[in-house]
Amino acid sequence: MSKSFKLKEGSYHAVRQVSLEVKTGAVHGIIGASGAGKSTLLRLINLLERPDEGNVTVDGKKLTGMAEKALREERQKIGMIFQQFNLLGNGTVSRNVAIPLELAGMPRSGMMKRVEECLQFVGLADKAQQYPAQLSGGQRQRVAIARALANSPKLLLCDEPTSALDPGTTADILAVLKEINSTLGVTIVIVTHELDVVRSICSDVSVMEEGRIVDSFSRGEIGFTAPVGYTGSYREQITGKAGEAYV
Ligand SMILES: Nc1ncnc2c1ncn2[C@@H]1O[C@H](COP(=O)(O)OP(=O)(O)OP(=O)(O)O)[C@@H](O)[C@H]1O
Repeated sequence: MSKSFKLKEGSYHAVRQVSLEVKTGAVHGIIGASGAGKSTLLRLINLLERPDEGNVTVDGKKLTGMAEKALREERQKIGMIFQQFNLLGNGTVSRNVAIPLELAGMPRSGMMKRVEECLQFVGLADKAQQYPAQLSGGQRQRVAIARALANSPKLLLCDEPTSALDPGTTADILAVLKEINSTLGVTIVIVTHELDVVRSICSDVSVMEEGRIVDSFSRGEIGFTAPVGYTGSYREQITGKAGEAYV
C-alpha cells in the first residue's frame, strides 16, 4: 500500500509501497522513528486512512472496495486504541464502553451485561459510574481497551498505547494486552517507538523507516533484556542477534 498527504509544499509520501502480513494470533509490533509512517500504516489497516494504491484484507475479507455498510460491519471486528485514549469526556466509563455496542445495534438488554464483562476483564468494574476525568491515565487506557473489546474484535490495533504512561502503568497495560492476545485469541498490531514494548509483548516485528518496512522478523524466545547502553539496529536491540534471517 501507499499513502501520501497533500501539503501546501506538495505531496508527502507517508507510506511507500509497503506490504505487511500479520499472522493470526500474533502480537505484531511496528517500530520506527517519529515520522516513519507507523501510525499511517496502522490506520490503513482499518481504512481510517484510504490507501492511494494497494489493498487491505482482514480475516480473508478484502476491505478495500467494500460497500460502506459491509465495511462498517467488518470494522466492528477491528478494535482500536490510541495514545491519548480518545474517551468521551461527558460520558461515564460504562457509557464509553457501550458506544460501540449502540453503534452495532445491540439490544439494550444485552448491552449492560457486555459492558460489565468488558470492564471486569480490564479490572475496572468498580469504576463504571465514574467519568474519565476522575481516572488515572492507566485507568483511562483500560476503559479504552474495554471499549475496543466490546464488539469481540478479532483484531486490535494499538497506536502508541503506552506512550502517555509512566513505566509501571505501561507494564500493567502491556499485561492486559498480553492477556487479550493469549486468553481471547485476539490478534494485535501495535505501533510504538519504545523498544521495551516490543521486547515485552511482540511475537513479530516490522521496522519502518521513511515510509517503508526495512526489516521484518519473528521473535525467538521472548525475554531478551538489552544491557544498558546496548546499541545497534532495531533487530539487534530487540533480539540481541544481528543479521541472520530469523523469519
Ligand atoms: N493527515 C495528515 N496530513 C498531512 N500529513 C500527515 C497526516 N498524517 C500523517 N502525516 C505525515 O506523515 C508522516 C508520517 O506520520 P505518522 O504519524 O504515520 O508517523 P509515525 O511513524 O507514526 O510517527 P509519530 O510517532 O511521530 O506519529 C509525518 O511526517 C506526518 O506529519
